[in-house]
Amino acid sequence: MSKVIETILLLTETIKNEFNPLFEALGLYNIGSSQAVQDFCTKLDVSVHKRKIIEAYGQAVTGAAMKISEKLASSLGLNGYSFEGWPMHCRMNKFSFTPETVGSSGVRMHTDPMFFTILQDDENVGGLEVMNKSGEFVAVDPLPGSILVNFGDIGSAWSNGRFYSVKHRVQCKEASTRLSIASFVLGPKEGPVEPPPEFVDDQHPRLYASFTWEDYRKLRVSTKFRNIDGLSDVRVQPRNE
Ligand SMILES: O=C(O)CCC(=O)C(=O)O
Ligand SMILES: [Fe+2]
Repeated sequence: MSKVIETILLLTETIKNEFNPLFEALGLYNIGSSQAVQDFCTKLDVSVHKRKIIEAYGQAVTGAAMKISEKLASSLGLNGYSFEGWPMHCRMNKFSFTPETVGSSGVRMHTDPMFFTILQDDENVGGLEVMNKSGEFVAVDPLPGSILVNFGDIGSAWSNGRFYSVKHRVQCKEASTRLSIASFVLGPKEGPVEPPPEFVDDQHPRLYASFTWEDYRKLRVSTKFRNIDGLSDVRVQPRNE
């Protein structure tokens, strides 16, 4: 078990999920900030050694997110586009699967509301499934030493539909504890989520109305993440599929 996972296992305290008592999570807003990490650790009475591990993880994942963002923008022809001021939120997930829960859902099908997610999945216990274009779920088996990056709704809106917000879920495959760390690049802290002008023309009209990350977050929270296609509420062009 890696040091990070071990630390998170020790840290994970119960925040019961109203839908699924098998799922517990801890959230750390702004994981790239040393102050935020220290505040989080103080609340949980974390040792100095583990604070260092979490802080190093926060720095590393924030650095990776910035590199990935830059590469995404340049892959779409935007050079020097800045994602400064797009905060990150980290969620540490723990699933306490039992023999009785095998075959049931650990996390229901959803899209992530944010720009994109860097997921460090459990190295041994599978369960993540992503939906392909035919609507079938495909298992993403554990691959130690790897991370998985998926787009969320803000990614789809910002790129004017070039990036696809993938539906996914976690299924209970075996009676075991499963841990994962999802680090989300949210959206612009200030101002609306809007595609750069380069992504909009006669062939590519605006798909979504302007909205702020905070408004969208509130929308998804108010529907308790039940609206799988949350973006349909801000869509201005009919879906072209
Ligand atoms: O644990 C996983 O593999 C995925 C968790 C997830 O989808 C999420 O935290 O949004
Ligand atoms: Fe997710």
